[in-house]
Amino acid sequence: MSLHPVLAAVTDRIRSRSAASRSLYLAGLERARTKGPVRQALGCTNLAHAYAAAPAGDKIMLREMRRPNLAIVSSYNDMLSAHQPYERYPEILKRAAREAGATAQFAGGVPAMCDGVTQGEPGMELSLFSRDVIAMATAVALSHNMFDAALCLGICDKIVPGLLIGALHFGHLPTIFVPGGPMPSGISNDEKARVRQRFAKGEVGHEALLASEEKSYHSAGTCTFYGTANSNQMLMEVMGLHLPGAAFVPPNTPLRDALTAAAAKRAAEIGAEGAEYTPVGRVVDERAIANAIVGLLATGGSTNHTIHLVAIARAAGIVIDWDDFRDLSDVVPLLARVYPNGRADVNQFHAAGGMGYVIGELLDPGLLHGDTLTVAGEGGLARYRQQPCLDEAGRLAWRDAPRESGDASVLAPAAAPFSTDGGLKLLAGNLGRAVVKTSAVKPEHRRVEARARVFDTQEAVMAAFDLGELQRDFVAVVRYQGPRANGMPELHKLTPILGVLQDQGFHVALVTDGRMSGASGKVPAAIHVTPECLAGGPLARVRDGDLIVFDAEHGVLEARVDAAEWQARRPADAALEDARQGMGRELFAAFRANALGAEQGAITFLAAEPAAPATAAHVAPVHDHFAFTRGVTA
Ligand SMILES: O=C(O)[C@H](O)[C@@H](O)[C@H](O)[C@H](O)COP(=O)(O)O
Ligand code: SF4
Repeated sequence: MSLHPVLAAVTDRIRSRSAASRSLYLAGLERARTKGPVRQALGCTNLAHAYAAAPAGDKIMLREMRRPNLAIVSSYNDMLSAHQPYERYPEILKRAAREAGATAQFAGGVPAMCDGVTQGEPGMELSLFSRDVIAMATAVALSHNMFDAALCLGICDKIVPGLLIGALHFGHLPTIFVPGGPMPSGISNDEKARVRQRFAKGEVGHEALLASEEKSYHSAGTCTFYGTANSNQMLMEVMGLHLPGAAFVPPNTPLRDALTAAAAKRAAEIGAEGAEYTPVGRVVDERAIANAIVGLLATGGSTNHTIHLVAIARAAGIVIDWDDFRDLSDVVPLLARVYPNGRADVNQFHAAGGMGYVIGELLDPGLLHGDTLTVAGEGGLARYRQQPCLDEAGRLAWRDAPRESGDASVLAPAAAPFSTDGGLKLLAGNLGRAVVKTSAVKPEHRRVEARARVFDTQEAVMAAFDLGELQRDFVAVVRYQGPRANGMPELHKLTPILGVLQDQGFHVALVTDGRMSGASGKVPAAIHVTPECLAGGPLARVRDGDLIVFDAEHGVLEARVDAAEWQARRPADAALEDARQGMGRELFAAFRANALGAEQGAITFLAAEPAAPATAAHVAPVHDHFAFTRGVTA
């Protein structure tokens, strides 16, 4: 099947926009490539330090310089239910590496924040920046330069983007992401949301709310809504960075353990000295990035990826912007209805055919590049139409995913999709550029024209709600929530109260330079407004009572204010004094000062860019990721 013309055109546009930065990136990758094991570039003292604590058998292997050594980079901690299963992984991976005649060392840990724990709390103001901390921590782990491939253990929101950004700065290394899988389904996400709205109305108390939440989040594994974590899992499949179909197999099961071991064995096969060399910097190319955007749109994935995918692409020398998302959204059908875009959860998505079905439905009409390089080896993306299973001897095998949806309310064919366009929309106008997740918003709520009510914090919105001041049509403008202001927190605590008002028949919407959770739904929210208020963004000029037009059908976001008055207005002062102290926020001043805009990936480690017109895609100076290898002998 030939490629869809819009996918071909957008990919070509990305390729030409990225030509200079991508060729510099690939030149560095080739320079970093070594003939034998990478560790041969180290001196005797470095080597002795590196394997001093290794078990005797591994030490011999490491010293002999003949077989690959794998880096385990893990985000294990007990705070994220999704990452708790990683506690057992290093031993599984090391054993599998030895069985493959290789070695594996735990190269380093990376931090992982649970956005569910920090949601609505000061810690959420570190969340976005934790992505770049994770990227830096990944680089610290890999900079031991002992490794021929990397195994990245991460699932949730900022962790997969951070690990991948870090790994791409070692683009010469093959990298396989090793997932954990979703927790068993608890109460439905709809039921969870219903109890929250009843709590917001004062109909139930803390005890009932806590009991409901504990029935939703009840054991190890990823939360079962389709938020940023599970969007990450989808991306790792569609980008070919998982073993095929690994994303949504449940944790702590024989099949999961077999997949984990197989990831180590596969990593040992795809190093530079082998015949199947698969460097991550070549897996993540313009086609894989375009495929990632398509996968996000077709499944109604998290709005956070309109930021993270930009940053991931940048790390591979590839420049994308929200026009790419907009143009693909016009032609990519919505094939999945998973909460908040529907009632099902990811376990039901997986049971209905999951990623194998979705990738097949997108490959057939040419809505995905099929000729991509993946960690699975030959066969390109078609390999990801398969699902893993255990054969009668308990060995790992793969079978074709169903060609028919196992549940028409959860998965739809491309020929008869839930919507003919993708789940994300770009809005533009005199307030800047913003994104909105339309797949989670009913059509009758996608256009709101109402008076602005301006707030400096989400707490102020909740206080106004509790005082009964919001019982009307209005657009909540929550300003100074961008990366440079306070780290661009998710304002997901607003979902229940705005949902109550919407259910009462009021036409409400949210406009902010902050973020929402990937799990936010139902209420129309224009988020990530770029440029942010603190970077001169016009959102800071909105006043109470201004007429706001929020039109997700036609991509319009504007304040209907007399032009002369609009120009004459000064931006409101930022009330940020308490948003930068306490809970460690004072440690992130450099991140806030350096952060690029949301449309530029909110990257904090590139040289600060002069404020450019919102419509131009910043092309931050391309640094040479591989300069460190200059001294390495080939
Ligand atoms: O982007 C995301 O997917 C969210 O950050 C998610 O990871 C976060 O944990 C939500 O806040 C949980 O959803 P609830 O708060 O609705 O449980
Ligand atoms: S999905 Fe969100 S709430 Fe669940 S473990 Fe991951 S970060 Fe925490």
